[in-house]
Amino acid sequence: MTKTPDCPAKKQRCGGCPLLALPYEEQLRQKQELSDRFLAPFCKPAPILGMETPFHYRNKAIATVAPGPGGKPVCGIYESRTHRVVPVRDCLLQDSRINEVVEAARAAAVRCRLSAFDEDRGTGVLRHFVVRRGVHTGEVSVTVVTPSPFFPGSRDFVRSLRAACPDVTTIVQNINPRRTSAVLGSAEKVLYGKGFIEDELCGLRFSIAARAFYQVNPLQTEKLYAAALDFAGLTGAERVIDAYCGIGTIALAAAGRAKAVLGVELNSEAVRSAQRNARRNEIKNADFLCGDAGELMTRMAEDGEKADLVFFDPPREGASRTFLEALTRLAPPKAVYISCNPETQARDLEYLAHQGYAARRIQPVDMFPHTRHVETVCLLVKSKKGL
Ligand SMILES: C[S@@+](CC[C@H](N)C(=O)[O-])C[C@H]1O[C@@H](n2cnc3c(N)ncnc32)[C@H](O)[C@@H]1O
Repeated sequence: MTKTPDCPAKKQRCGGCPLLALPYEEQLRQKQELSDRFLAPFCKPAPILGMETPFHYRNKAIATVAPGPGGKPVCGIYESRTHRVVPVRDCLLQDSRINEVVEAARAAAVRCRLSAFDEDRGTGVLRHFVVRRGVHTGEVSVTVVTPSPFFPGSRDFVRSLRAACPDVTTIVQNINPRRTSAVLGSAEKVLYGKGFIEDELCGLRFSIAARAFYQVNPLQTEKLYAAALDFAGLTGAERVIDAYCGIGTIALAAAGRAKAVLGVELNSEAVRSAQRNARRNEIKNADFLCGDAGELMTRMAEDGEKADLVFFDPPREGASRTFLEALTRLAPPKAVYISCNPETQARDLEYLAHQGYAARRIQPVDMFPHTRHVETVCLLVKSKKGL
């Protein structure tokens, strides 16, 4: 049985890992049950793929900065369902080096006399530190979220943080004036380095822009993608679409087994990363387009274009109705649906079942130990009568 180390923030009710008190085997049992409850009506899910050592797996931390004792900034995670920041130093989910970099960023802020953003008064400079680490390259990016472009002392902060952590290869200021739960705003300024870090996944090299989506658990991501590629059963002759493609990880992992791959993604920065990643890995048969996946695929269907297989990996809300309609119009013989929410996946599978797509295999993967979330991959095959 996996022994759970003691969490230093446990007593302060940090909302980061609600299942930590449960033995890991019990967590897996509950996630299997959750996957079965929503997805078994379509196809019985295979046994969930868990982690051998389910700690320190996260390659990304979002540390909220708040005024602490004496007005000095503290860094932590919101208490469950509140806006109270629980100071967290040695998070059991985050990569240990990330924990050190968050603390170093906080210490640099104190040295540079930077103030934490006060939510009630709307004053102060630092809202969040978002820290990402490429586990294979060791490169670290720090994104400093501020409520306005005003960042006095930013040069001192960069110098101080770089002196403490030479592995921080890029520092970005992100400006988020909105009073919502969204961490990042849309404007950005690179304060140091290239504005992105690199990492390796599935034997390929990826550059990851500060605002682009990148799976947070690299070990389990390789298992997830292996299941998706296994389900796809590509032979080298197929035209493949990777919808909701992020920085192109699935598309590029599939490119060597397909004739051509097309990635579609809404976030323009992620699309630029995906294009850079194709060049970086000398992959010539991959193309990436920026736009709404549903709208782009609708246009493809109207133009009479064809796809042999569509991977789709939408956000938690699931695929849009426009996307599902476009998929059924494009009518690929197979699709592979990757989801982080079995409830919305079940809703979409129900719709697709009526359009002639049967779920043939489902693989749950535990991407987020100690949280309630589960990821599932589903193979869909179009029945002959629906063609
Ligand atoms: C769960 S992530 C998956 C990314 C990628 N497949 C991966 O494994 O890293 C979902 C992605 O969908 C993108 N997205 C959200 N809405 C979209 C839309 N309507 N059309 C295209 N992409 C969208 C997000 O920006 C994000 O990159």
